Amino acid sequence: MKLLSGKQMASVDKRAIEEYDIPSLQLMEQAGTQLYYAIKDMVSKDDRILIVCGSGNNGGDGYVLARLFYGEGYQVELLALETKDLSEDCRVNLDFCADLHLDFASEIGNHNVIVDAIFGTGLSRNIEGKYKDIIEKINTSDAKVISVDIPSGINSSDGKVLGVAVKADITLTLQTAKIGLYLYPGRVYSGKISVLDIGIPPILIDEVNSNIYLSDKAMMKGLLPKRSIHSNKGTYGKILCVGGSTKMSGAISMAAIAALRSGCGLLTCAIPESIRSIVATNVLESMYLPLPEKDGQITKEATTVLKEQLDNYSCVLIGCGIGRSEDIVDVLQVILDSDVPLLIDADGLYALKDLLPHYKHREHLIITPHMKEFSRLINIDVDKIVDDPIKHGLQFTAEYPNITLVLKSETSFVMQGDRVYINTYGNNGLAKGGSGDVLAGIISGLNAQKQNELESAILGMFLHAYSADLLLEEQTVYSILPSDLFKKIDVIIKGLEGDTL
Ligand SMILES: NC(=O)C1=CN([C@@H]2O[C@H](COP(=O)(O)OP(=O)(O)OC[C@H]3O[C@@H](n4cnc5c(N)ncnc54)[C@H](OP(=O)(O)O)[C@@H]3O)[C@@H](O)[C@H]2O)[C@@H](O)CC1
Ligand SMILES: [K+]
Repeated sequence: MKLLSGKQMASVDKRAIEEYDIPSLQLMEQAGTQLYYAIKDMVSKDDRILIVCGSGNNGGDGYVLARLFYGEGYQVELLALETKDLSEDCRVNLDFCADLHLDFASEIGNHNVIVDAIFGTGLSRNIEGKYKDIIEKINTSDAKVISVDIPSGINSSDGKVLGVAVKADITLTLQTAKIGLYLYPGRVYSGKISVLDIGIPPILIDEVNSNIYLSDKAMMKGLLPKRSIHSNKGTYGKILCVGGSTKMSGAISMAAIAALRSGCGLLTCAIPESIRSIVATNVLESMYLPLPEKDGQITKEATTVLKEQLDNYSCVLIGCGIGRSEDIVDVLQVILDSDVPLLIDADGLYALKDLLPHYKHREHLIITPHMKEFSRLINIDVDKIVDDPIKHGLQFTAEYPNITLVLKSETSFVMQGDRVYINTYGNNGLAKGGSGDVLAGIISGLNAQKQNELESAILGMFLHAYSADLLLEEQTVYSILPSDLFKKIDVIIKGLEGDTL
């Protein structure tokens, strides 16, 4: 799903009115109606509903909603924060409610459902005074809080809080989701997000010049690499996993299993000879390319054998558990000098730091840093990246247009060129050593099946994160192990194949 900023949404709104002759009042009526149907399923006639309305069209949506609840006999009250200087359509709908003698409250009382229709995409500055007071009261009440379009106080373009913001349990966003709902801290304030279709022609959204997308389930359906009856193990790619050290033999094992679980046909682990028996016990399906080692880590003498072998593979994964000795830079360089599709993860990114500027035009390259690794790679303070990951990610992908960047965090991003895909699946059960190795294995396993880098990264990120969400049905965020994710990859692939996800 394409994500829009508030300004982009306002321009869509304008085009719907001017070019498609949809009256603005009709759009508001449609918004209120869809809100009514969505909220009706969450409340009963015993609930005491308060709808808090601001002065713009977000408030107008609230007035339409109030009228519909009133008409159906629900206990609904309005809190009108402004009665002068209203937008035209807000004025019409407030007057309508007044004419019907709906109940107006002066403050939050014993209401157990509060609808926040204070500010939407028109929020233009820091919230102060009476608006701040009411938002703080909403946040301390025990009521279920439902925000219309976006929690009031969240900037729809970047997810920042403008002074104070409503903490919603549910956000019902109109026509298409706004970027700010999915970026921190907006994501935390938005609760569960649903999108309501209010009848704006979809082509108007398609035509918006936005390259920011939500990696949602609908997007994943077409991304599974195709399988055919007429095939063999060679059909589904050969991957070479270069990594491992005596201190970290599990990382390469988990990455290897993940690559195999995502459908890759043949796998070879290129690892220090001394950990071969450990990895072999864990990954029964692997072949081996034992590499020279010193102090338990691969040495640069490995470059000779790697150079000879690289042409045999459809993807190389380097980095999982490989360690940080200087020799790893030579090993990485040999692989970068070849044409083989390559994913660089973990300590491989450490080795990449000084090599990177020399490979501006290296094709078929995926890197999977977390925020700190990315900070080191691009020499920018990690706090600045956390504050605006999209800006810094896009600056990087503009400079390195062939690299697919997978930027890992609570909300993760896949970026390539000017495109951004935001992943909001996953949970803090993934905050455990080994989780990144599994992700790197899944993505490179998909890439080995001749799937392009961007699609491999988008689908791989989803398989990884959504597996963690499925695990929560039977486990807790405390107990999830990265190796548990394998159980669910299969369930998700089955769901994608059968269209049942
Ligand atoms: N897009 C669509 O397709 C459709 C959109 N619809 C709905 O419209 C919403 C957007 O409506 P909107 O543009 O009228 O803006 P909205 O958020 O209601 O508030 C603007 C008002 O707040 C004021 N104000 C701003 N910041 C302030 C502050 N810090 N403190 C105090 N005041 C502040 C601002 O004043 P001003 O900045 O002009 O001084 C203005 O008066 C959208 O989210 C959706 O719910 C649907 O009805 C139908 C189709
Ligand atoms: K709102």
